Amino acid sequence: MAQFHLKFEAEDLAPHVMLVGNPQRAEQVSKLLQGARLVNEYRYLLVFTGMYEGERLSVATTGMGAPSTAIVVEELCNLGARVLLRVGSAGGIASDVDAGDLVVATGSIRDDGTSLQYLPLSFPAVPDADLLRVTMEAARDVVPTAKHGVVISSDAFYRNYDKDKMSLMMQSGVKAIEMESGCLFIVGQFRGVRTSALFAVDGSVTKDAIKPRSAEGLFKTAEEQSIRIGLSTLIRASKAGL
Ligand SMILES: O=P(O)(O)O[C@H]1O[C@H](CO)[C@@H](O)[C@H]1O
Ligand SMILES: O=c1cc[nH]c(=O)[nH]1
Repeated sequence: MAQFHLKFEAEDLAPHVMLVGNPQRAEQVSKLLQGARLVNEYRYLLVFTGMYEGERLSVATTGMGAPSTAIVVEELCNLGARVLLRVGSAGGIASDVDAGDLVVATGSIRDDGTSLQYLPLSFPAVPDADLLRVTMEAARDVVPTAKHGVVISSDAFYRNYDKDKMSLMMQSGVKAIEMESGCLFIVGQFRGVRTSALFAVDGSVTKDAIKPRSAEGLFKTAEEQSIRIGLSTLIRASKAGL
């Protein structure tokens, strides 16, 4: 049944869905799908469904931040989604992560408000173990140097951690910061669907300004790679019966 924000029917959605924050990224992905059909435009939460390497896939826009992501994830679950893979952008934190890198999340620090309304903070925000393995394999096939680790998922794009807290994060190997994976993992756990997330890095928040202009070219290349990895992950997951 059509939902409040995703105004299409269950038959218009594939069970394997790529999630992107930016609607322009959804359009970019749709160009790689055969016979892509735009099934939602409402609120610019673009959703496309089409074929890729013989499998039916969808790509859906979450918008920015946890509240919007939770709405989209809930409604996708109501419409029959089983596997949700976020392909997003993130800022680097660890000294070995910089613009142009790819990072796969092995867990997320829950610095959002929305996920607390689902499960207590003591509940870990982690991807599905099987889907994480497939995501890592697909990532390494495209970019052998792809990194993995814990990321921060924060509500406040313009509020950086103070120096001491950021040093602690760096010392502890935290890789990157973004805004949706923690909520995705928690809502996915709550709804009983498989989730995972990977990111193209658009700068280093511990070294440079956020999203430096000079890094746009490196980011674009990484974003294209992340999309290819995302599609390959969903295909592999579908073929493996996930
Ligand atoms: O590029 P997307 O997927 O939107 O992800 C990142 O970019 C946005 C901030 O610019 C936030 O949504 C953040 O998580
Ligand atoms: O949340 C985000 C996303 C991309 N880059 C950042 O620096 N932060």
